[in-house]
Amino acid sequence: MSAVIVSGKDLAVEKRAFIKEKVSELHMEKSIQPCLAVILVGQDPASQSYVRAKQKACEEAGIKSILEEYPSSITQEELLNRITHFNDDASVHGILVQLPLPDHIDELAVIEHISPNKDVDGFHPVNIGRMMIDQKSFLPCTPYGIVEMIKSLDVSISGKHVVVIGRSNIVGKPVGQLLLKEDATVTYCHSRTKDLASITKQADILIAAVGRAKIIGPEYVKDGAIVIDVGVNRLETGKLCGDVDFESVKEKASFITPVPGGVGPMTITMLLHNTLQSAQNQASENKTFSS
Ligand SMILES: Nc1nc2c(c(=O)[nH]1)N[C@@H](CN(C=O)c1ccc(C(=O)N[C@@H](CCC(=O)O)C(=O)O)cc1)CN2
Repeated sequence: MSAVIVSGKDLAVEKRAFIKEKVSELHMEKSIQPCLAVILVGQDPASQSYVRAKQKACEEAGIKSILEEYPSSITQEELLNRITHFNDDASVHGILVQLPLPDHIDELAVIEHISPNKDVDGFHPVNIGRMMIDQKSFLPCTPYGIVEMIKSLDVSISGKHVVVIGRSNIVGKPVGQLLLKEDATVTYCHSRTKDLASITKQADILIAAVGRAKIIGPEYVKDGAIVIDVGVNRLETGKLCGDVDFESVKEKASFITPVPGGVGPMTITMLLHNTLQSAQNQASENKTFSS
């Protein structure tokens, strides 16, 4: 039997409509328009396209967005100064620096410079730390989107064996943590894992965040597993594909996310959600998650 294809695109449409309503309520009731500042460094075509998609999504939801673009020659100090500027601007609720950054810039120093209260990417160590101890925080958008996609299926996460392939700070590590919070049993695999298939075949929910086109074939998947594909790989033909060999794995899985149209649109949706949340935090008496 072929798997149900889980459309992140459809779920994103639904969630973005809800966010748009809440943005409009905030505007009407408190005269606050959520605002996201985006900093893009360099000319990477993929980053440019993700930033364009974020801006379009903001516009459609009624969220204001500000884009600042810099050449890859920008110094770290200049970049930190721009972040200070947005940290100090009360009309800006979210700040995002598109990753990756050029090699001469220390990514962690940049992320740490963003006020945790405006870190709508959820990458700041304060937000990551709060997430680890189940305190309210901005959750990283891709992992958050994945959890929302799984929750949209009529299946319980509690007690399920989740296997995450990949241990990046922005996807692999946090998605395991968020699913642990949902009472899943979580195993992490990575490039040094021995006999990967013997572990991934135990997964009720398999999350592939490897970054290599179609590397996960049916031999890695248990019958009836839920397969979430985080990869966005561009083939020489120009076509996009995930880390999972979709055509063969869909014959084995119960649910599978496509690429494009799966996790990607949910990443941007959760960014809108976090930006709205930040503006709502400012509007309420306790201005931050931590106060
Ligand atoms: N500051 C950040 N940088 C990066 C993040 C992030 O969350 N914050 N994540 C990725 C890139 N990313 C968002 O920035 C992102 C990647 C993919 C998609 C997406 O919608 N993909 C589409 C296909 C798009 C295409 O046609 O190229 C899909 O999967 O359907 C959205 C956002 C690294 N950097």
